[in-house]
Amino acid sequence: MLRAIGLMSGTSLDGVDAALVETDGHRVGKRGPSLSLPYAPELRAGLRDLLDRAPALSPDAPQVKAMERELTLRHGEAVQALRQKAGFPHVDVIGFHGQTILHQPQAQRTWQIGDAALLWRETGIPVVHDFRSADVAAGGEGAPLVPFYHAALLGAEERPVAIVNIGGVANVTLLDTDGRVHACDTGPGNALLDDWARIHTGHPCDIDGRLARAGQVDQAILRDLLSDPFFHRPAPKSLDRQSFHRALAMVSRLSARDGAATLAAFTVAAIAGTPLPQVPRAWYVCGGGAHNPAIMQGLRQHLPGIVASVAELGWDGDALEAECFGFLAVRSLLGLPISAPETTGVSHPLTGGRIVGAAGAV
Ligand SMILES: Nc1ncnc2c1ncn2[C@@H]1O[C@H](COP(=O)(O)OP(=O)(O)OP(=O)(O)O)[C@@H](O)[C@H]1O
Ligand SMILES: CC(=O)N[C@H]1[C@@H]2OC[C@@H](O2)[C@@H](O)[C@@H]1O[C@H](C)C(=O)O
Repeated sequence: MLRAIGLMSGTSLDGVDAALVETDGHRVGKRGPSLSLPYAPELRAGLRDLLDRAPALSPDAPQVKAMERELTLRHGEAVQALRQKAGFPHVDVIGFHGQTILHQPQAQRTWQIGDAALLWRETGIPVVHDFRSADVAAGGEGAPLVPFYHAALLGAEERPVAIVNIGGVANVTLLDTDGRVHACDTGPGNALLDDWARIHTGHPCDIDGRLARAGQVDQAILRDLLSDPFFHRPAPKSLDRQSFHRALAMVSRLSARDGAATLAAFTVAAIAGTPLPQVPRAWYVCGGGAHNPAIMQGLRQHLPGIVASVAELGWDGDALEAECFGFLAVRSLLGLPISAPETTGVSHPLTGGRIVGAAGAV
């Protein structure tokens, strides 16, 4: 088995998650420890500004370069902190997702910022990065990439079973009765609710779903939101963080509570309405949305079968994506597929990622 550090900076823009994972690219051995380093408000604001302006930016723009450097140095700090926490074990490879600032697979564009060569120099560990480009270049969605990791962890659990990841955007993996993996993004996760909470409370999220749980869902607006063509497209499909940004304008005339309730209901209804080839007997939830009782209550009301946190499976739902990119880095080193027709719509199973720092590869 190889030992990898996975690094994920998700669409919530809240910080970088780092996790150790041991794997041969097929089976997963020891997992953890893990940690999260939050971003300072200025870094968050800088990333948010980049997200808004990404379509018009060149990768060489000074603003991009400066932000990329700052982001990468924060990732380097996460690696050092994690190595210290783990007692400085040997690490074979880092899986460096970077920060998605643009995702337009139809235009064959997906853009994760992060300076892999700088991270290699900072840490001395080979770095695999740019996980999504090969899939998008081959006609795939470039996301979600986490399904192969879910499938590797699930093993012989009862099927069909679903894993729902609620980050800034939400996605679902279904492992069917034949052991086949299906996946897609489902719709918004926490990003809209975070933006709404920041406007109305100044906090970065609707802490413990307090606003949403106190409000009433506006059913007319919810129906309107769910009429978006995305929800009528078959899977696989993926989203940009900003894909449903207009939802904020649509709820703007509502009170803070009702707006939050409506946005939380939007996340839940999008998940519940996702067409899957089989009906899961259980839905295990991970990502930050699992900490929001308004979302969890909604899922329990609207999904058939068991709804529980992935903690029930013994998984760490906050470290899962970081672990995943450690796992995918090892698969990339071994030339193994990281996406497939049923996960991203790419025409054949495909490897991905580029390595910096291995002999002869810089
Ligand atoms: N106690 C809480 N109450 C409400 N929401 C919470 C709580 N804790 C976390 N969250 C939500 O979780 C979000 C972070 O989720 P997560 O770390 O999974 O995002 P991410 O890594 O950016 O995800 P992705 O890459 O999948 O989009 C926060 O922005 C917030 O919305
Ligand atoms: C383009 C991009 O960064 N997408 C993220 C985002 O956050 C959740 C969802 O949208 C998912 O598609 C993906 O991340 C996870 C880790 C994935 O690729 O599986």
